[in-house]
Amino acid sequence: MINVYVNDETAPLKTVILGTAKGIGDTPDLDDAYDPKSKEHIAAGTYPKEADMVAEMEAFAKVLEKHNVKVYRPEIIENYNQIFSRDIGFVIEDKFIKPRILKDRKEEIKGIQYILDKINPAQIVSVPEDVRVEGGDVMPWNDHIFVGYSEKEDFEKYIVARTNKAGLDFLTNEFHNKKVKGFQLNKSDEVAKDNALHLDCCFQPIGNNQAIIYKDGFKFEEDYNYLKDYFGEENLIHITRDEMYEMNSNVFSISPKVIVLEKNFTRLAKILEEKGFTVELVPYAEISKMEGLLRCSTLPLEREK
Ligand SMILES: NC(=O)NCCC[C@H](N)C(=O)O
Repeated sequence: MINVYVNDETAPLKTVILGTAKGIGDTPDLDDAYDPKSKEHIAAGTYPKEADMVAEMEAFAKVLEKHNVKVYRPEIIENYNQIFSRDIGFVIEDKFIKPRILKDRKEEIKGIQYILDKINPAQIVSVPEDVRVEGGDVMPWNDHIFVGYSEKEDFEKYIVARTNKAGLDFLTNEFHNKKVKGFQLNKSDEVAKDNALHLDCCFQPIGNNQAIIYKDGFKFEEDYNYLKDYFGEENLIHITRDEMYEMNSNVFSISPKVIVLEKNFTRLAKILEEKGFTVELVPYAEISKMEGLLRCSTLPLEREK
């Protein structure tokens, strides 16, 4: 059996699913892309190659294993993108939530079914039919669950809007003991620098009481202010529009002290080291071309209580 428990973003990690680039196949057609950064790279002829992405993910897996994390990988589905495991399921407290996600990605769950079969079925919750929610939008943080979502108008307008109001309501009803706080995000299907695809593309708590944040990822200033008041201005690390585009908020915490960064995030690495974090660097620039990074490609199953 696999134990599941996650109550925050940073407690020492015991078990994780890390996606896979194996079998991803050739560059997709422009019409089949579902985020603006992938579209940009398909159009420019710079879409990443399978072998390069596999190498990047192996480097990440090695770092996780070095820190004694048990790493599960999905079973390979040929010609399918299975890199971003984060979005296809998530754990809050001792529940594994099976969400409804973008239809272009609905096969991905089959790759991790063999892992789900090892979890106590009483701890697996499937969401109701009208709910749409992806794990990149969901962050348990102690007494809170932070959720990126879109109200009806944006949800119906954008392919990059992945969590709806019903998703937010579902989490509110399911976790009565938590304050479930929704944030609407700025979306664009065409301009990656104007698009916060998921909450973890513009915000992420780190350490015990700090967070990385891109203010303009939030549709409403009051939502940004909520987080500023919650964490305290001095505990926020602000990133620029270009750093958001390079996915600087999508780092990954192995513990409150140890954090994995893309190797080109030099400004962020320096800030974190000065704050006393141990920074692990991995090459992930090719994967970044698909508008996802380190947090996006992990699905933590168990963190320490
Ligand atoms: N949590 C995340 O932000 N996941 C990244 C998913 C990227 C993928 N290209 C998508 O559009 O679904």
